[in-house]
Amino acid sequence: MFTFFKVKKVAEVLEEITKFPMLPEESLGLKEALGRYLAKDILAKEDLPPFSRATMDGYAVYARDTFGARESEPVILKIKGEIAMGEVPSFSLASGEAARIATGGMLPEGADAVVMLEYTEEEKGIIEVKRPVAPYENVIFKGEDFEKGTIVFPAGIKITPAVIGVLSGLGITQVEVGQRPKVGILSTGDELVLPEKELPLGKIRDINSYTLYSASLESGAIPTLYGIVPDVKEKLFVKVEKAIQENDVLLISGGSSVGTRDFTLEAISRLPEAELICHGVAVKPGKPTILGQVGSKAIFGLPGQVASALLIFYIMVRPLLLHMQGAKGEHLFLRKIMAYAARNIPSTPGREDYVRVKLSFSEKGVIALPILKKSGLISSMAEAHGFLRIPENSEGIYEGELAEVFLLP
Ligand SMILES: Nc1nc2c(c(=O)[nH]1)N[C@H]1C(S)=C(S)[C@@H](COP(=O)(O)OP(=O)(O)OC[C@H]3O[C@@H](n4cnc5c(N)ncnc54)[C@H](O)[C@@H]3O)O[C@H]1N2
Ligand code: MOO
Repeated sequence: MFTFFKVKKVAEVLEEITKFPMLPEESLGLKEALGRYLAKDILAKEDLPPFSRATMDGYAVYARDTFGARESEPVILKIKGEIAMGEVPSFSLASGEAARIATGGMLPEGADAVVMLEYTEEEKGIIEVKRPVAPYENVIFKGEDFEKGTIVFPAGIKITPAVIGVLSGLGITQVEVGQRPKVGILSTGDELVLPEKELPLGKIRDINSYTLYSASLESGAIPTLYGIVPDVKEKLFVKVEKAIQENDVLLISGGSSVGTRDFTLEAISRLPEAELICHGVAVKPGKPTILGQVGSKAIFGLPGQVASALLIFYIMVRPLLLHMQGAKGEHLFLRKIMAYAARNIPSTPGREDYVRVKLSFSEKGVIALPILKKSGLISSMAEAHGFLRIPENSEGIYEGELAEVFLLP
């Protein structure tokens, strides 16, 4: 009897995924580092900002001097001088004194706040201050972003434009990141034709190659298409053998189930040193998912159904690709929110369900509306904002109940 013989839970597969070795590091300049994952902790070698700075145009003052100042009863301060941008002040302030300062200027010693220009009047070497300022008002402090000697970012985080901003602010211009995994993608099935070809009746156009290619790119990998392989055992094996040599990860869609023309499992098993991690996952959709390991490389047999293939990509393949690049912890997974189910969603205990949902907002909070379409319909993924997870031991989610929703990137 044909059956799935090594069924694992999603959590078990994800645990196996984090055992794959990470790819070697490479050193990149800031302009090339966007979207990559830090391979090492980043330490601040200096304070950011390096000195206390004004955040408003006005006058640097000693805040206590301004207490009680009012429009009708302004406080009078003597102007000590002007602070030039980009220069260290050549004087310090004593009580009763003020200094002209522009946004970003360096606070002189003795000053602990800035009065905005609008609340002052200057005349013959003095200013009238018409509103009090609290200590530290309109100032950002030396080291307020990051203090010298502290860890700015731990290894494993994603480099975003803001992270690049921090690094440039700290004078860190080269970063160590994990290399991008190479991903080979091939589709199997006698019924498939390339999208650009004529479509004879009985055939369908290849969708999975392109969803998996673009999702791999979006996950920071370097994908290569290996085309369509017909349901011929030997042809599949030859293609698989070549593709796994040339890549870190191979994605084969279709033929992962238990039909007489489903050869993916055999093709993986025939590879020298191949180990089967799972054949079948307790998940819906996507039960016919295979994961094999060949040395440090991974081969996924993904379900042929177009929505299932892409969904399993996001749940299992993406975490592997990110892990290989050096991502850690929550950075491996899609961002998660809690949302209220818009209707009852039944489920079968013993497997996790990932229900494609559309999100909307109500007074109550975020509402998740299940998309009740079959997994052979790609429109169900194109419409989805995310996946609502129904845990393994649950018989479903009631309308109005809160559930986890993973957001699509
Ligand atoms: N007896 C059983 N039959 C099936 C089971 C099962 O547990 N027992 N599982 C079903 C589920 S769930 C899925 S999903 C499919 C997956 O099977 P395969 O991975 O072997 O995929 P195929 O049979 O090759 O294809 C399924 C479906 O998807 C279409 N397809 C395949 N590749 C592409 C592509 N690149 N682009 C667009 N469409 C594609 C294919 O034409 C089929 O319609 O098995 C069920 N059967
Ligand atoms: O669970 Mo299959 O993966 O229906 O589509």
